[in-house]
Parts: sequence; C-alpha cells; structure tokens
Amino acid sequence: MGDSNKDSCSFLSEKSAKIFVAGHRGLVGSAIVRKLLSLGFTNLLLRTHAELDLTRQSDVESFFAAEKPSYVIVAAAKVGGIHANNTYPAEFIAINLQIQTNVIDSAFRYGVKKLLFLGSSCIYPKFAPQPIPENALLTGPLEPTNEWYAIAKIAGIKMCQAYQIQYKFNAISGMPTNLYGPNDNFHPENSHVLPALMRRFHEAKVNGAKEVVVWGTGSPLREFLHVDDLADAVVFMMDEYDGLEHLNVGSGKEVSIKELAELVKEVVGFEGELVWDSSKPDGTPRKLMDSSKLAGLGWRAKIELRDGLADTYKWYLENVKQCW
Ligand SMILES: NC(=O)C1=CN([C@@H]2O[C@H](COP(=O)(O)OP(=O)(O)OC[C@H]3O[C@@H](n4cnc5c(N)ncnc54)[C@H](OP(=O)(O)O)[C@@H]3O)[C@@H](O)[C@H]2O)C=CC1
Ligand SMILES: C[C@H]1O[C@H](OP(=O)(O)OP(=O)(O)OC[C@H]2O[C@@H](n3cnc4c(=O)[nH]c(N)nc43)[C@H](O)[C@@H]2O)[C@@H](O)[C@@H](O)C1=O
Repeated sequence: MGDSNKDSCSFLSEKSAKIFVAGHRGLVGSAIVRKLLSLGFTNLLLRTHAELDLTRQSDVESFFAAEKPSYVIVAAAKVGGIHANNTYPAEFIAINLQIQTNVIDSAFRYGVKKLLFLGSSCIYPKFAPQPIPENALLTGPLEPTNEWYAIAKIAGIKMCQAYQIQYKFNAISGMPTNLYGPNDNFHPENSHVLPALMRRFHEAKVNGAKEVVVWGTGSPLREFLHVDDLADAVVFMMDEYDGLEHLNVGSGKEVSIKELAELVKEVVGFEGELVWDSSKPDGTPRKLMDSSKLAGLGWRAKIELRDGLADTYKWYLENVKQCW
C-alpha cells in the first residue's frame, strides 16, 4: 500500500468528485454504480456505448478534455463466455486493446487522479499453480479458448504499470474471478456458464422439458464471486491501494461445473435430468485465485454462492424481458 502517496488514496472522502464509470450498464459497471450511489457519491459520469464508443480514440480524447473526471473505473470491455471468446477472437483482442488504451491514455493526459482497470483471472497460464498468486502472470502458456482476450487484459495491466513507472500516473489493476449477479448477460450461447444455465433451467422448467444440456464434462473447477462483492472490492482498492502490481479479487471458494449445475438447478426448481455435451470445450481445468494480498489489506468477500444465486434468480424473474 502506498502510504507515501496518501493524498491520492482519499477516494471515500471525495463524495462529490467526478467519477467516470466506463461500462456502467454492464454486470460490473452497474454494480459499481449501485455501490457508489449507496455510499453517497453524487457526481457520476456515465455514457452508454451508443453515446461514446470507447474504441474511437478522438472521441475519447474529446470526452476527457470536456469532462475532466477526477477518477476513472474501467468496466467497459468486450466480454463473453468460453464460446464467445473462442468464436470471435479478433473482436476480443482488438476491441479490448482499443477501449483500454484509449481510456488509460486519455485519463493520464487529462489529469485524472486515479484509475482502476479490471482484467480477469484468464490472464494466468492454463496450468498455473493453485491457488494462483499474482506472480504467476507470464510464467506459462495461456488457455487457448481465451488467449486473445487474455493478451489484451495482460496489455492493460502492463499499460497501467508503465504509466505508473514513467508518468507517476496512479493507475491500478484488479483481476476478478468469474462473476455473476444482476444485469448479467443471459445470452444462450455467448454468456458465461452461470447465467447460461440459469436461463436454460428456467426455460426448461417453464416449458416442462425433461432434460437440460450442459457443456463439457462438468469436471472443470471455477471460483465465483457475486458482483456486489466485486463492487465493494473496487471501492476498497480505489481508497486503499496504489501498488504497481495487479491484485486478485476472488471468493476463495471453488466448485466444479457439475456442482454448479446441480446448485442452479435446485435454485431454479428444475426437476429433470442433466445431459453433458462433451463436444463443447471445458476450458481451463482449474482457476482458483490466491486473493491473500487483498485479504491482507483488509478486504474479504461476503456473499455465499447459494445466496447470490437466489438473489440473481429473483432479479432474472423480475427483469428477464430487459436482458436482451
Ligand atoms: N463477467 C465476468 O465474469 C467477469 C468480468 N470481468 C471484467 O469486468 C469488466 C466488465 O465486465 P462485465 O460487466 O461482465 O461486461 P458486460 O458485457 O456486462 O458490460 C460491458 C460494458 O462495456 C460497455 N462497452 C462495451 N464496448 C464498448 C465500447 N466500444 N464503448 C463503450 N462502452 C462499451 C457496454 O456498454 P453498453 O451497455 O452501453 O453496450 C457494457 O456496459 C470487463 O473488463 C471484464 O473483463 C472480469 C472477470 C470476470
Ligand atoms: C470469466 C472468464 O470466462 C471465460 O472462461 P470460463 O471460465 O471458461 O467461462 P465460462 O463461464 O464460459 O465456462 C465455464 C465452464 O462452464 C462450462 N459450461 C457448461 N455449460 C455452459 C454453458 O451453457 N455456457 C457456458 N458459457 N459455459 C458452460 C464450460 O464448458 C466451461 O467448462 C473466459 O473465456 C473469459 O471470458 C473469462 O475471463
């Protein structure tokens, strides 16, 4: 923690500071907005994709020149599950490199006090030691289904570090594990596993289907974190952390995809059978992160998976028509 630079760590005391939350309508961005509003922040700067396309460098520069935010949280990105990552590699590398490069560079040029960039646990090697410490970065080959996205995210971490080193720009990075919660993407093919299964089990229940297909073998292990816990961690890092190294943000608990499927089935109330489609990729066998650095600073996840699933299913039932 950078005590020598405590001035830039006063985020929580600046409730009227202008904060640009990029990607505020997404899973993560919307949770960050909820958290900031609940804490009493009054001056959030928000733009939809249609209002400001962050891949357009000159538009991003003009926006920062005109608005001059004090703080920036980068939750805008091209995001998707294993199938989307595997199918659209060009979009995953190009769009993510463009968005993050434009936002980080303009934030520095237009006097932003502090920026937080969000990566993902897929930055680590496919066969990293478990739980995965931050220093496992760049120690081995990546998981092929998402290496394009991972390369972009690694470039984002390195760009934050480079701007800290050369320009003393306070740009930090957090690496969340697999997330879920309100405002997730429930697309049948392009979403992540948890929203995909929630929708599939729900539709099977409503339609009286006897079976639900689940991808892969069910053996991969994943660590899930409710997005409200992530939003809490983001605010914590904005207030407390100025380090050069990225920080892992996880729940510390892992489940197999088979266990997850059984849990989602139970929460949704589907009573039929699971059928495994082993023609679909499993992806990384295991990616439990070591989040002890963040824990050492005083932050821990609070929401249990079962409670978070119930909360998300309630949201899904109330908002399903707005999901796509
Ligand atoms: N979901 C997960 O499990 C995980 C997510 N993360 C990271 O968290 C961050 C947010 O992810 P998540 O909330 O899930 O993603 P979502 O897809 O839910 O939201 C992405 C947001 O980015 C915006 N966006 C996308 N492209 C552009 C663009 N060209 N210009 C402006 N805005 C754009 C979208 O805007 P609009 O709504 O207007 O279209 C949307 O609000 C990402 O960096 C991701 O890597 C990390 C680990 C796991
Ligand atoms: C957050 C992280 O998310 C992605 O990585 P991932 O963890 O592999 O993501 P996933 O949620 O899509 O799958 C997890 C597991 O679940 C299985 N699975 C079963 N049935 C469905 C299913 O119906 N949909 C999906 N998507 N997966 C399914 C699937 O086969 C796999 O074994 C990265 O590309 C990258 O975006 C990233 O950083």
